[in-house]
Amino acid sequence: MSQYAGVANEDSINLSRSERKRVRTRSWKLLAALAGTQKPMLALTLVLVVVSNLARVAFPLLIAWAIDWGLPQVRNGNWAALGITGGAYVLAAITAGSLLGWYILCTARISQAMLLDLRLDVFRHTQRLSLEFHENYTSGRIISRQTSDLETLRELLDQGISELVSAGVFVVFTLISIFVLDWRSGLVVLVTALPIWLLFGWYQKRSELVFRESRVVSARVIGSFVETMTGIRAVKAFRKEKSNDAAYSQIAGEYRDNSIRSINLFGVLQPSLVLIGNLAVAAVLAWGGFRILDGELGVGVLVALLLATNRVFQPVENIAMFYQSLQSATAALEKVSGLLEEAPTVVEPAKPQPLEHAAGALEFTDAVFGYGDGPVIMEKFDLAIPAGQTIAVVGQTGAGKSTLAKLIARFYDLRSGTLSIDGVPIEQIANNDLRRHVVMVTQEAFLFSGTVAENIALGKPGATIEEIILAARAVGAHEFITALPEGYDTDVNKRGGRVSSGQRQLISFARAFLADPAVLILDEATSSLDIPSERAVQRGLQTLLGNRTALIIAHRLSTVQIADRVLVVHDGKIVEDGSPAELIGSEGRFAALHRAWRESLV
Ligand SMILES: Nc1ncnc2c1ncn2[C@@H]1O[C@H](COP(=O)(O)OP(=O)(O)OP(=O)(O)O)[C@@H](O)[C@H]1O
Repeated sequence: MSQYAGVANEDSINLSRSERKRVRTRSWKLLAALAGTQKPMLALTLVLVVVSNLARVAFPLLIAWAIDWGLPQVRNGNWAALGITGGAYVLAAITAGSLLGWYILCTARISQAMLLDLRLDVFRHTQRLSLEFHENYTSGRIISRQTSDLETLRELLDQGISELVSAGVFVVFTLISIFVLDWRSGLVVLVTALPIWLLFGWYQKRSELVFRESRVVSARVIGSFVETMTGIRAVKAFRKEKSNDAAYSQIAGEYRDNSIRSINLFGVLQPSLVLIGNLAVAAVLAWGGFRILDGELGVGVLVALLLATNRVFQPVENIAMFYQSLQSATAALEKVSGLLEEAPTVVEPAKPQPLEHAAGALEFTDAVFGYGDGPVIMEKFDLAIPAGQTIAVVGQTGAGKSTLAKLIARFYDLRSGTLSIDGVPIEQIANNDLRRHVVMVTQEAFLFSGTVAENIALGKPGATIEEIILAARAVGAHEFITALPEGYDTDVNKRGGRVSSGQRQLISFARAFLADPAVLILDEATSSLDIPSERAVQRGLQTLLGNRTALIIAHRLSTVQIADRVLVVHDGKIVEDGSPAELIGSEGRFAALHRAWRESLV
């Protein structure tokens, strides 16, 4: 893969020729794949656009007929010819109108179906990507891909493409009709194709850069907004409002400048097209007028020619408008297709080894780990954890405790060596089995929007309310939940449903208890709870641990004491390994940490 594959080149504006080609091909392929599911509808739409435009193109021809053939016969009292042309005109008008209406309905259905597919694809794909991707790609960017980029595409698909195709077909047909009426005038009109082509070329080259930049700057605007609002507590705590204002104004100003640049480009394109169109009409009129004087051209034909020439240039202006949205959407498609090109780094095995029941024995052998292409974080180590053992992992900040936990949850794969659960290498276990047997309770104890019961039930989809209550009782969460305004049905995002951090932890314990995994990983919250809450959480924790294998990133002395074994991690290495009593008795790091803890308690 190119070094620019996926989202790696997202912020580049000036791409090399080959890179531009690659990115463009990727974008069009995505659009083609989306359109591919709509083939029958597309075929119908094509028929509709061709027939309705044929009917529209007939108008000037019928007028020429009426003037040069129908009207002279009226003088002789014969109204039939005028009647026929008039009737044909009405028929053409009805056909053009109704088919155009049908065409618009069809294109709307196609574009909405394509957009829905793309929206779902982007969501599912982003969700499927490994944690490694999400830890590097900011949420602001993801939001901008899913919102402003898809919105730009929606604008094109909703109207742009149908108008673009319809206008294109209409221009070609009208041009043919001009040639049919008078090929010399046809040539005059055709000559304008050259400056128009040059004009579009000029616009395309410049607007491509401006629109690409627009996507990048728009993502930064959204990113800056999202970061400020999601970190609003820190913003207030550090009085960052002023500096955030300045930073946001700068980015929003860049976005404004970019929009002005794109409007300026369009401001050259559209008037130039109008000018060329008017000159062409004048040329056809002047030359046709002289030829009428010479008796070479009928008045009706000239009227029809003027009508047709005028109509050729009307959609050209529309085309310019939609070309602009096409350029903008292409830039968005570049970004979205880049995101979709990203592949998960942690992949599910094609042929997983079954792991129906797990005891929960873990074993690292010759394991080495580093994030992405970065430095080695965990140097080569072996670690065997028998089923049912409770391990407390302690160590300084940045030592590698969470990294160890993330490896067991398979958020990341080892760089080399193996990790097995009950003797089965972790990368050969199906995602479903892994999800069932290994559960991680994270520090933030995240609650999803919904009721308390729904949040607990996440541990076991389809769990009955009795099971949910049983789990809550087991970890000591039942009392506070029943005291909430609507008990288990309280919405955690609504007023009154807001729970404290200790209560959040208890809910997440209940969730994990219900899941009943063989291996439990627990990143203990660092925030200190008040003594009664701490006790409640501790009791809940003890029930939760039961006799499963547990790895706890411990921040509290009380937690370390309930562990069978303590691992001290330092600088990516396991430097001490033993029972709490053994380690306290020795003169190592844990003994020192323990002393400090004890002193802090007094
Ligand atoms: N996603 C990541 N990408 C690159 N490096 C990372 C990533 N996450 C952690 N690291 C690095 O890995 C090392 C170990 O981090 P880890 O989060 O495992 O430490 P920790 O012991 O859990 O610390 P803490 O107690 O502060 O949570 C650190 O040097 C950190 O900078």
